[in-house]
Amino acid sequence: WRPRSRSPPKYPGALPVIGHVPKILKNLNDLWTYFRKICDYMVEHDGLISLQVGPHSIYVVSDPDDASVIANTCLEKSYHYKFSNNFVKNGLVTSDSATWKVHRKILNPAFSPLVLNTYVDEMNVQAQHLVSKLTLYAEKGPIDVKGFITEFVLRLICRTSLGLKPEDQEMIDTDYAKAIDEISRVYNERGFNVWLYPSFMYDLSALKRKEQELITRIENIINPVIQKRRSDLKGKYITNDDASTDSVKGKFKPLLDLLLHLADEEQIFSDTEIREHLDTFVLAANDTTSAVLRNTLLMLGTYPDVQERLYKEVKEVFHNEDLGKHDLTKLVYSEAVIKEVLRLHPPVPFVARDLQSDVVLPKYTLRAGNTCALSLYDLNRHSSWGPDAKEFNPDRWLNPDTLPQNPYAFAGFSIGKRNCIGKKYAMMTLKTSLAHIVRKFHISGDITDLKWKIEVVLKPITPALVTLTLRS
Ligand code: HEM
Repeated sequence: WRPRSRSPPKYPGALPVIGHVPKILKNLNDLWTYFRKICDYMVEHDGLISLQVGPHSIYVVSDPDDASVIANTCLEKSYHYKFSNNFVKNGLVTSDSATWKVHRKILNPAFSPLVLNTYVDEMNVQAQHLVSKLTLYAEKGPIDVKGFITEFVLRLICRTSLGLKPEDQEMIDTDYAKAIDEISRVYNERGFNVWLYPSFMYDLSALKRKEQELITRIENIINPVIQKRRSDLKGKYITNDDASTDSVKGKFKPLLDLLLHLADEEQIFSDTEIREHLDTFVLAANDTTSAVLRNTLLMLGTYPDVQERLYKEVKEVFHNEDLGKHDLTKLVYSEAVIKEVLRLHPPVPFVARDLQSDVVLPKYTLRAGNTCALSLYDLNRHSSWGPDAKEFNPDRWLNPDTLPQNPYAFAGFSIGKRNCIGKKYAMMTLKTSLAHIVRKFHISGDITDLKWKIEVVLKPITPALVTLTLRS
């Protein structure tokens, strides 16, 4: 007869006042295994539980219906995202919800299919470069593909964002790419070192000095690039309407042109914001796209029959030196394979929101002032995917009847309003590179050999070893 509590169940083991803090600290060395235990408990309890960190609750959600409400109503990112405020404050990933609403609307057209199609030639160029590098290691036993793939993704995103001449490009491919890689490690390190959460502790640390040094280095590279492009363009900017008109082979208009147009003609972005958006795109594209390409190669090694089917499709579609934009749409099975890899191994397993007001869900009420983590990893394995939810089955993507009714159950690119703006760009990059690689090599490898650790993205702690054999 007592009214049922509207608070979600609490994960066992919380101590009075401090809650789960001691458990989290004890498991810092292997947080991924600890988080898996928490999430397994969550799945057994209708996909919503809470953790207690001092006076603060962290709700963890994997029910697609609840997650869709949270993802569309709570647009403020959690405290952790603010760690990178010195660097990319108003970039889309980290910006506060008011800034985000304005900027996202302005930037959406830069990721329309018409604009993205102009990048296909550059995607081919970079995929060929990757294949030629990998060829040097073919027939030579297992290699760790991580470095090759990261270089490919960074070169491509830097080129399509900045659009430099080849002679200036070298500095971006090396110095800038390296600094971006290093600064993402700084934020990972702070994110998983609770002692460095309070600003006064962080400000005294060597990590803060390193962050400052990297920010200065990146600004010194990017700011002159922005200024040079501005003077080269001399007012001839790209606009949202004509973004797609220039589709001469090999030519494309980089994102920077659109940002400069918005800054100079429409006074929308400051120079700092232009840099923050560019750096955000590179940061957000790098680890994620690299992880999916690496995982896909390993999955193809683990499932040779899937690899042969994919190879057959590539052979049927891919006749010339380059893939055309129409060829990409014909790679239907390849797309199914990539989505299935992304479903089972999402590089970003959690995203987190700050609850600015109470969220009333059918069963529970989440209280304002707390944090909500959406477990993208568990959404992707939700029971609505069917009894084979945890199995690798690309065929499920070929028949809409075998997909969950709730589209929010596929969360590889996050869900709701703050989902990934670069998802089409990423899919095109992945399809192009995969087709080039599979056309050239037979791949052996085993994803089940990998051990994982969680940073902002899920990373293997063991090398991602792949053996490449040249196809005749
Ligand atoms: C397979 C590759 C990718 C995956 C798995 C991925 C995944 C995600 C996820 C999970 C989020 C939500 C992050 C959060 O809320 O914390 C996100 C947001 C974002 N991604 Fe991606 N991403 C990929 C590629 C890219 C690429 C290539 C770009 C840029 C060209 C990009 C740019 C962004 C941006 C700017 C956001 C913030 C969007 C917003 O809040 O409006 N991503 N991505």
